[in-house]
Amino acid sequence: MYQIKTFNAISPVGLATFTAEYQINQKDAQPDAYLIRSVDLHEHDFPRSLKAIGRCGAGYNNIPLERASEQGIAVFNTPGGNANAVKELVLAMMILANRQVIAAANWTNQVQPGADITLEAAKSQFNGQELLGKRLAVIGLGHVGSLVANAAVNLGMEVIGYDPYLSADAAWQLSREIHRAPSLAAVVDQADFITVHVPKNEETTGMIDQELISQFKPTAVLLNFARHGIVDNQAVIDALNTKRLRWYSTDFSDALIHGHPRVTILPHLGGSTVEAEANCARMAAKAVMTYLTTGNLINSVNLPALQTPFASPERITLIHRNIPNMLGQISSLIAQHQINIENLANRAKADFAYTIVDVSDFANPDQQAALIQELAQIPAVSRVRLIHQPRGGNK
Ligand SMILES: NC(=O)C1=CN([C@@H]2O[C@H](COP(=O)(O)OP(=O)(O)OC[C@H]3O[C@@H](n4cnc5c(N)ncnc54)[C@H](O)[C@@H]3O)[C@@H](O)[C@H]2O)C=CC1
Ligand SMILES: O=C(O)CCC(=O)C(=O)O
Repeated sequence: MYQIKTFNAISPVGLATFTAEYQINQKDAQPDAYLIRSVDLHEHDFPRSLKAIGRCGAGYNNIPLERASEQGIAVFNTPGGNANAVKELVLAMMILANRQVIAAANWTNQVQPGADITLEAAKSQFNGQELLGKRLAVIGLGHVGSLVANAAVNLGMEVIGYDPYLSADAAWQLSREIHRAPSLAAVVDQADFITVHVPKNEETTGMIDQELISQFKPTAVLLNFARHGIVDNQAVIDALNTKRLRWYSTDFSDALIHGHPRVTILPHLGGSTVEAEANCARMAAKAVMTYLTTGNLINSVNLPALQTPFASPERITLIHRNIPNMLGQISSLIAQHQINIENLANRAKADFAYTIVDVSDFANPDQQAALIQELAQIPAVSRVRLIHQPRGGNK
């Protein structure tokens, strides 16, 4: 029985994905895996039993990836699982900003009951603009950014995108009508709306700063449904107060922007739809189950993608540093036990690597335990697992 620990409320549809071999609870002190949403794990101590973390969502800046790899924990996310939910909210926020919807509804609520609210003199203060023909800059054209960009093209907007790391797969998803900008300065130039959809990391923290905002049209609307800290909120407030920015819509609050009349703040709602939460929980549950039962890695963010069919009754998997002679040390220890390697697969991702060795001729459980212990003692190895071929065979 595998133990799965949850921290946040996880969609019941996703939890139902787990088969009878998995027990889900919030307290287990010896969990095999965590299933989480946005809980911040940077100050959290991982128990030695923990082998996997399934992040039900796209962003994983709440997880200390380097430490997870060092402690032999595979981390998974759910690429694209909530992208449509974010797209729909971003489109809604562009319309809300352009049509003064929130201000108008608030005004209607506070007039005398029965007053004629359709009087031109009163309602003209809420005159809006249309999206049709306006220019949208999309920074980051991955799962969310590409959906926003394509939807905006379909709404008749002129769309320009910036993504220096655009994958071939992501490029295939983009409408041909989307122009590609060579730089951040070029993408924001003359844009009526600027929306960011990049992961938060060292490079993107503060990427929308005072200098970039000074290049916006003063009538521009900025949207940040990616992460707090990608936009410099002090620069936003300065620009709003000096009429160099019209509106800021975001999913992330702080004391600087809280309560500003031209800022709309939502409580991190981008991925909060029934459908997105179910998609993400299902994807994370599947990735975690696959890893626990076969050792295959799908959608890992700290380890390489690696999937091989079971070639023998037993499989040894190792998470280790990406340094010379690891495979030599691993295979010579296996050979010393007179165990035969049926298949060996290895792949690296940055400083860490993952090795799958399918073996046969294991004499007995004592021999298995001795080999696993010796492999675990190789200094750069952070986790060794022995996995028996799942019932149902060669997966
Ligand atoms: N508000 C919410 O509830 C949600 C927020 N998010 C946030 O949005 C981010 C993006 O989500 P996805 O599109 O699903 O991720 P993704 O990984 O599919 O796309 C990110 C894109 O950003 C690009 N990128 C990376 N660094 C860049 C840079 N310096 N300049 C320009 N482009 C850059 C990448 O090449 C990639 O195409 C997530 O990392 C997460 O932080 C995602 C889902 C829900
Ligand atoms: O609703 C959530 O769990 C957060 C979604 C999110 O921010 C993400 O997927 O990156």
